[in-house]
Amino acid sequence: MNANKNEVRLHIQSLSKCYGTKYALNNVSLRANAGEVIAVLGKNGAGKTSLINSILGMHNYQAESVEILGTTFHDRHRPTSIRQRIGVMMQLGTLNANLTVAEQLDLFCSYYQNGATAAELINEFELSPIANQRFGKLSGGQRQQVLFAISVAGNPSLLFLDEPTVGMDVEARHILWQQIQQRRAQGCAILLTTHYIEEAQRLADRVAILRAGQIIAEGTVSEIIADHESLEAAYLHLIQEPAHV
Ligand SMILES: Nc1ncnc2c1ncn2[C@@H]1O[C@H](COP(=O)(O)OP(=O)(O)OP(=O)(O)O)[C@@H](O)[C@H]1O
Repeated sequence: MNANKNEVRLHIQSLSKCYGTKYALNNVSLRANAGEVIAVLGKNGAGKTSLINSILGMHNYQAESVEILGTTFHDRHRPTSIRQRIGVMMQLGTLNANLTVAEQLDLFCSYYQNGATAAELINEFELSPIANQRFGKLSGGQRQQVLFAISVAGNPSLLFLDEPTVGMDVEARHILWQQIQQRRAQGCAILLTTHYIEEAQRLADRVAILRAGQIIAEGTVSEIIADHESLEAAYLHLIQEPAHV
């Protein structure tokens, strides 16, 4: 995949999402270029999953503009031509627990015109030991590995990873980090949500911190750290709610 690092793959401006009368996202703006990992950090309920779901058009939202892979969207419909170029790894996959790993991969690979084959994914992600196991019988970490393989089945130009390493042991987490870095090196733009500060520090070109639906800080890891002693210290400081006078 050839990619120009100045190529904007995702650009949202002033995106808001309400559930009933409650704002889950309030005027969120974000950009991701080719070959860039953006980590979105925030407490439980800060709005991270709502952000991904809004970008994917999985529910209604309001926005000044949403540009995905060079196309500006005025409603939540995302045509097949765009969906073919997007990969998604959500927190809880709604995968059929009775299908084997190989069958799952086959199914997802069949959705993509220019994607990988199941055999290629099994080989790339070293899934042969579990290829014939039913998805429902896998450990949490193994499921995450399969969900990641599925998310890149279409060789996406834009990849959304919602807490991709939850439940993984240290070794599996490091392997997944390498795989994310490889995709970035190939030019994929990646939006990653995580509760693991170390993950953001290792992977992210830029970090955005969401607090109660608003981006309260955005920049490179060193910009966010600024005069704090670590990214964790900066994060803990930033997510404090302002004192009400
Ligand atoms: N379908 C829904 N209906 C009503 N409220 C919702 C719905 N989905 C999310 N919310 C609310 O919107 C807010 C943001 O939720 P969201 O799941 O986007 O947060 P998050 O940052 O992904 O959280 P976590 O880290 O726990 O996954 C929360 O207050 C949540 O309760």
